[in-house]
Amino acid sequence: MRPLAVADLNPAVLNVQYAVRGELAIKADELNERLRSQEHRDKLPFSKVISSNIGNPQQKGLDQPPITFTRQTSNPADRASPALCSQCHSDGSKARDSVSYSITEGCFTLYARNMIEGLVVLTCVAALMEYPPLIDIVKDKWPSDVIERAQQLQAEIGSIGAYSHSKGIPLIRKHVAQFIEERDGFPSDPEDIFLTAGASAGVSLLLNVLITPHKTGILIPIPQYPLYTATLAQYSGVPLPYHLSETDGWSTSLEEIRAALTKAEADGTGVLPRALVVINPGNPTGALLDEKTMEELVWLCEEHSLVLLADEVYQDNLHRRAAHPFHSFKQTVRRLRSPVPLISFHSISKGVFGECGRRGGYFECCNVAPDVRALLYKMVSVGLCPPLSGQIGVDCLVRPPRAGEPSHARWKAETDAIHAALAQRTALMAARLNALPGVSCVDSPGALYLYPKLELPAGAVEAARKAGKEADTLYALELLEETGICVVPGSGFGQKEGEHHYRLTCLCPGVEEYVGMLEKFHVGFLKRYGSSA
Ligand SMILES: Cc1ncc(COP(=O)(O)O)c(C=O)c1O
Repeated sequence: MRPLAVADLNPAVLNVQYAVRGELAIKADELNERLRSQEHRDKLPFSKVISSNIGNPQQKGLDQPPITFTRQTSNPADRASPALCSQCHSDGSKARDSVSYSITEGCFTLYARNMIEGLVVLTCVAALMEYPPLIDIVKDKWPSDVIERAQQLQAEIGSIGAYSHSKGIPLIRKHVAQFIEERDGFPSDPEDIFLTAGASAGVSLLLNVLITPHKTGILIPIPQYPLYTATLAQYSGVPLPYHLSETDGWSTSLEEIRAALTKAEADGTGVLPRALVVINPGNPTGALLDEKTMEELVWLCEEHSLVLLADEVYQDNLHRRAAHPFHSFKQTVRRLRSPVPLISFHSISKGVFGECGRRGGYFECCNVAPDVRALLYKMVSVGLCPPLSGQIGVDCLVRPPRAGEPSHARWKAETDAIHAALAQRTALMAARLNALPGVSCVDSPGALYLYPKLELPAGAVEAARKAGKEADTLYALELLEETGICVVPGSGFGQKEGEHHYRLTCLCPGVEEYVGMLEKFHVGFLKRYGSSA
């Protein structure tokens, strides 16, 4: 039999590039592996890899804890002293060591209880859904709103081991609609909500259904989050790039989008523009759209019959919220009474939630005809349903504890602390990067990243060319090898010809030390490649 070869595969797959998990991340994995062995560890100039390449807040090595309301992370400081067995008066730990059956049942139950209350990390709404009998054990100890929430979801869902409705659990979709109504001040219909395995699954579905066998053009910002270019490559859509303006804080310019449309028409390739992707707040730029630009974008979509795909996964990541509040495209479309078809995406992976691994998100359809919506439903039903744990995550995202509820004070303290840490790190990193020779960095109001621009010496550009790499890839690789800091080169997000950037996250703890390493590396890199800057 002939072995399966790459040539046998869908050629579109070969064109898919996803820099966030690309060459740099693979190299970082290798280095992590080497750090595990004493022999190799001694030969490396750093003791740990700092994962600044991906917005994955709860990743090992970063310090963002899960929100207690969702997960009830056990904090050793909060741990009550273990209860004692009524029969033998021990803490039940005999049960752990015993291989005989002589331990009392009370002791065994207590051991399990003390383990659960004191040691096991993943509990709360999510955990009560995983293991409903836990409710009886914790009901007098955990906040009553957590217990009530879990009971309500249990009554609706039953076992989380069962498939749900393909669009997601109806009650959770209702809660999403309520959240949107409250956020925007306009009605939202649960039937327009589709729960997804993260925003990625929703984006992928929409691009899949929008791209027809004729040449379908999708307007995407540059720089962009590479989910878009990767998915367009997968489904053979045509990216129509429009450049964001770095000198104007990465703003979105209508002229750039019009120019991209004109170019698509002038190319004479028959590409039909079908949709406009807007990432707001932006990734990798962190820029936030103002309401006037949002209105203009909606009118532009009207004028060119474009579907508006609004990626709003960073809506809760705004560092100066009083000065820069978030406005959704749903609100703009409704306020303008626009007929533009709009799909907006949200996720539990970002914000202060950071539950990336749980895979939860949703999209809302607005001005989407019932027969189109029915087709979307047909397509999601092929995948049966999004993960139940992700759906429960979405419920916690859209229904955080309210003021006056028992979990509210703690939830507020935790989420405030995460916002403050992100704001502080972002400001500090932007200031220090801007002070470096040959670096300019927009101090973003939102998202989880900075996207500094590099003026690289000609020597570095030449060395990269010889190595068959982009110059910012060379920079990022040397940064990783010298310091253990993993960032993503700008070439993965798109940039103007001859420009160089990299994206780093603002999630890494020990920011002073980390930025110090970046600075030292940068100065050394310039020297190495012949810049006197
Ligand atoms: C702009 C943007 N959209 C979508 C996603 C995907 O998020 P999810 O984890 O919900 O699939 C990301 C992840 O980083 C992102 O940055």
